[in-house]
Amino acid sequence: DTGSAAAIPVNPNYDIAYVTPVSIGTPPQTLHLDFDTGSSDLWVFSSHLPASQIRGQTIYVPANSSTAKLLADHTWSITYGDGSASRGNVYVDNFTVGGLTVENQAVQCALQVSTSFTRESNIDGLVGLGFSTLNTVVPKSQLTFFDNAKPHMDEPVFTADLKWKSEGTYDFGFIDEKKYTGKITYVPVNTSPGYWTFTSSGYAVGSGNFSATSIVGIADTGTSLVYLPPSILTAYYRQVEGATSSRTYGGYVFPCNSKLPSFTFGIGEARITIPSSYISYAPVTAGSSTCFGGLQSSSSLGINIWGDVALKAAFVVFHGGNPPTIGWAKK
Ligand SMILES: CCNC(=O)c1c(-c2ccccc2)csc1NC(=O)CNCCc1c[nH]c2ccccc12
Repeated sequence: DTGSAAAIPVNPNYDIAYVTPVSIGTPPQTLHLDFDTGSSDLWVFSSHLPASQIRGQTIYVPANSSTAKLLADHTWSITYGDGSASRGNVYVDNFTVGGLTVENQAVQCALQVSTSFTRESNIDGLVGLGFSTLNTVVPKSQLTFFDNAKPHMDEPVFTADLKWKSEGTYDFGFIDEKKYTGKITYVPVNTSPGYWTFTSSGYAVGSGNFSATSIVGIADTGTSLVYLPPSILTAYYRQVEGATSSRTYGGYVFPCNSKLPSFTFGIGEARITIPSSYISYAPVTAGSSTCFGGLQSSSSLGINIWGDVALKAAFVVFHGGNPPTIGWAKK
C-alpha cells in the first residue's frame, strides 16, 4: 500500500505548522492534523472536550462512528517542551491518510487541551510519527500510524516535502523521484531518545567556509523553527545588522529589513542550504518592523531541533527499516 496527502500551512503568512487532511471512522470524519515526527501520540479534538476549549477546530465524535471502540481504562497525557499540553481517553478506529487505511488505529481523544492548542483554530490534533516508545497511553502504550501501516506498505518509509508558505506533501510507502534533485544522502538514526535523531556534519553561514563539526539533533516536523548550539547562532547573527538576543521576545530578533545570510548544514558530504527568506521568520507582533529569527538557540532545550525552517529546504526520507535511517536531498 501507499498514500499521499497534502501538508498545508495553517497560516498564510508564516509557516507556524502544517496540517494534513485525514479520515477517521465510519462514516468518515475528516480532520486536519499536524503530522509530527517530534512526538508519538495521535490525538484529536473530540466531543469529550468542554466547549470553552474549542475555537473553530473540527472535533472527532466517536459516538458517530460505527467502527469506533473505546479502549477501556486507557488514558493519555502529554506535555510538550513549549509548555503546551493535552490529555484524554483512547478509542481505536479506522484511520485513513491519502488513501492508506489502518484499521484499529489508536485515536487519543482529548478531554482537555491547553490554551495554545485552543488558540490554533486550524489544528484539529496531531499525528505522532516519532518512535512508539514515546507514546504516552497507559497502562498499554499504543503504536503510531506509521508503525501500524508499515507491514502493509510497499516500502517502510514516509517522506516529507514541506514548502515555504505553500502546500507540500507527505508520502507513505514510496519515494517520489520527481520530488527531489540529485541523490538522497542517508545517515544513521539513534532511536533510543524516541525521536528521529541524527548527526549533521557541520554548517556554513552564507557563502562562508564550511565548519566541520558534529551536531546531534532531531528532524522534527512538529516544531516550526531550528534550534542549534549558541556558538552557531553567534556565528550566524554576527552577520545580521541590528540582530540581538532579546529577553523580551525570548530569542534572536533583528530589523525586518536587515539583509540575512543563508544557512547551510551538512548531511555527510551533502549540503542543504536554508534560503535567507526562510530565516526571516515573522514580525515579533503583527505589523512590527522587528522580526523573529527562524534560527534560535537550543541552550535552554537540551536538544538540537531541525524544525520546519530546515525541513522545508529539503526532501526528507524517514526510513523505518532495520535499523531506521534518515535521508536528505535537495529539491
Ligand atoms: C516547540 C515544540 N517542540 C518541542 O516542544 C520539542 C522539544 C523541546 C524540549 C524542551 C524545550 C523545548 C522544546 C523537544 S522535541 C520537541 N518537539 C515536539 O514536541 C514536536 N511536537 C510539538 C507539538 C506542538 C506543541 N505545541 C504546538 C503548537 C502548535 C502545533 C504543534 C505543537
